[in-house]
Amino acid sequence: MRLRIRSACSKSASLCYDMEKLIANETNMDVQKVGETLTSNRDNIVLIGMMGTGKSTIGSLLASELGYQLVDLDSVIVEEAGCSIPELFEEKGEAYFRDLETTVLRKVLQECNIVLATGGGAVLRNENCGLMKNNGWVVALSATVDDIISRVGEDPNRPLLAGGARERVTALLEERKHAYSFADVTIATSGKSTEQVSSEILIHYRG
Ligand SMILES: Nc1ncnc2c1ncn2[C@@H]1O[C@H](COP(=O)(O)OP(=O)(O)O)[C@@H](O)[C@H]1O
Ligand SMILES: O=C(O)C1=C[C@@H](OP(=O)(O)O)[C@@H](O)[C@H](O)C1
Ligand SMILES: [Mg+2]
Repeated sequence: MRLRIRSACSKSASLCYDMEKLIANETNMDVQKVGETLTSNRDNIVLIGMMGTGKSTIGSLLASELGYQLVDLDSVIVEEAGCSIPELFEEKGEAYFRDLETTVLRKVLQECNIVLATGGGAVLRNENCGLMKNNGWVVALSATVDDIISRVGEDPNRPLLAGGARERVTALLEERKHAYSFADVTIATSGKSTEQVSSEILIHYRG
């Protein structure tokens, strides 16, 4: 149902919302209830998960496979801010980064047929989770602590891991232990190649 509404609305999330309001009016239902009642919107795929679970890499594979546009939220943030993620954290602070993250998320989710690779902390605001859930099919990627560390532990582009990757990864995973559970599906990536992970997601998506 939602899929059909989205197609009919040709690429506009706000138009989609207007349609939902119309249905709410006609059926005397609360507009939020209408959104919830409609099935998950599969026009977009949204990847969530801790740093190093492979969101950006898998996002790129999925986008080429489906002919969708890849949107890497961090890359759009870097474009908007005109500086790198570590510079943003260093010069403006995490709160500034999080505000920009929400602004950019709101903007990019107006598109249809995108694969959106989010940053690991994009799920920390309820507002962001609502945006993702209402405008996409949400896939959570997971990985073991050891794999996360070996994949990104030494990467200077992950400012939140600076000064002791194992301690930082362990602490963040604990802080975020329930943060990714709103996903429509969760895929474990450890012991799998990126191609295997991508195929597994596509089986669920097309299923
Ligand atoms: N399933 C996987 N197996 C091995 N390495 C992986 C896997 N997924 C991602 N990687 C590697 O981990 C690193 C981080 O991946 P990335 O896509 O940037 O993660 P994220 O966007 O979730 O932080 C990259 O070097 C990538 O090649
Ligand atoms: O987990 C986080 O809070 C962050 C994850 C990063 O993205 P990746 O998950 O793509 O590494 C990036 O958004 C920023 O460094 C903060
Ligand atoms: Mg990434």
